[in-house]
Amino acid sequence: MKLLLKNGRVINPADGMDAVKDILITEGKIAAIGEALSADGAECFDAAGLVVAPGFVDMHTHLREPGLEAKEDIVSGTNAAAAGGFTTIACMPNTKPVVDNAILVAGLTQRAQAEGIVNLKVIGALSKGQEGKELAEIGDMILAGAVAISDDGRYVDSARLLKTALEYTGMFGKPIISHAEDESLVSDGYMHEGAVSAMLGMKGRPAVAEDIAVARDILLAEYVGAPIHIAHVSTKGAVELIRQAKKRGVKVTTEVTPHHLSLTDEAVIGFDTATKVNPPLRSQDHVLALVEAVKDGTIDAIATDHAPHAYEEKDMEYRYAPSGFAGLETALGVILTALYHTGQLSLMEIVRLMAYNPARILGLDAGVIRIGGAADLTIFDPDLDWVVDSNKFYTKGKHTPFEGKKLKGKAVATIVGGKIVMKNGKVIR
Ligand SMILES: NC(=O)N[C@@H](CC(=O)O)C(=O)O
Repeated sequence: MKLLLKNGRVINPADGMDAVKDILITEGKIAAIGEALSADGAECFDAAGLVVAPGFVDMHTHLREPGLEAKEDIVSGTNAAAAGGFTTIACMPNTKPVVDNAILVAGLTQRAQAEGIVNLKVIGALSKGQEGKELAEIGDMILAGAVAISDDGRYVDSARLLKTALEYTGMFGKPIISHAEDESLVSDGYMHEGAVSAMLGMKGRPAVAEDIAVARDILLAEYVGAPIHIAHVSTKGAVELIRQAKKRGVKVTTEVTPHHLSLTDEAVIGFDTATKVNPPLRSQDHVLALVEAVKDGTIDAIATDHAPHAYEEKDMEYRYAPSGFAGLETALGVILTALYHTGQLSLMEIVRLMAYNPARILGLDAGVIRIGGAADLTIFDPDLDWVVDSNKFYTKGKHTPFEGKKLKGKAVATIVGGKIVMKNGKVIR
């Protein structure tokens, strides 16, 4: 099996390449990168006018399997990933049961190999049942292939538990991913606390809840000397704390979602439950600070926090609806529209944030285009105009705050291990 990508603009942060090239793929691996390549019997893909990037890595996906398959499963979730241009996703353990032991990590990995259309990496829970009381089998899960440890969806309230967990994960060099919102300040809130929540008469989740949580997490990671990754950072205070910590040499990394970079709490006016998410959509000052932090490198990665729910679960009063919405199929379009077409980020920077850096944080052999490496590639048209229509989503999660929005830029092909798994929006199994 040979595949020849002709005349694509290859953007590869690993070596800074940004040039029109051909790429030859044989037996699932990249065999050559050059000009005017030819190969007998190869299938040809005309990539002229398109960007060829290392396959995107989403380090924060809720795949919902096991146990919550009405929301999503490995087939629908990895289809959505392929449709969005992701070749690798890492799934969060807040499932039913919680992925908190080695058997579940191994089982999920095995099922993903049989049913997944993209590469799937598993994130194990930090505490048993994600209850924040007793440590989960962290070492066993890492030996079974877990790429990170997280109680995502919940904050680890006990500083002592997080300290012990950092001591374990530090020995393996794997990051803890923290959902940083102080529970006591957010437990009865539904949206960002500020002028809009006051106007709507809704209980808020204040930004300071995230700032406090991030400050504690950084101090513990610094004390133990182990890596911590702050999930879906959303406040100006938190990014400033991370910026300062990085200057001191703390092993802290962070990610931001496309929605936190492009929407404000004003989206909640109208009470559309598709805008309900944790952490909540913030006010404009926070959004501007996040964009600045992406530009100056304080924020390392863009991650979707793809959190699909069944339609009927989201179809209720704002306060009762679950938090989270689908993100895999809109992420690239939102980022290109909000940050590339406005002149704030270059394509090289976007590929670094969506492929190279998340792979480095998780320690994956991914996010780079290199001879001999796996042919995991994302081909996208940065100028393609399209309108978000959740009826066309592959995910089961049909709620998105971007419904009906016009976006510019989209993945047009996804290649995993040399196989085209998505072309022109159609997933190929
Ligand atoms: N991000 C979300 O709004 N939802 C997440 C969990 C969570 O982080 O609260 C989910 O699993 O649904």
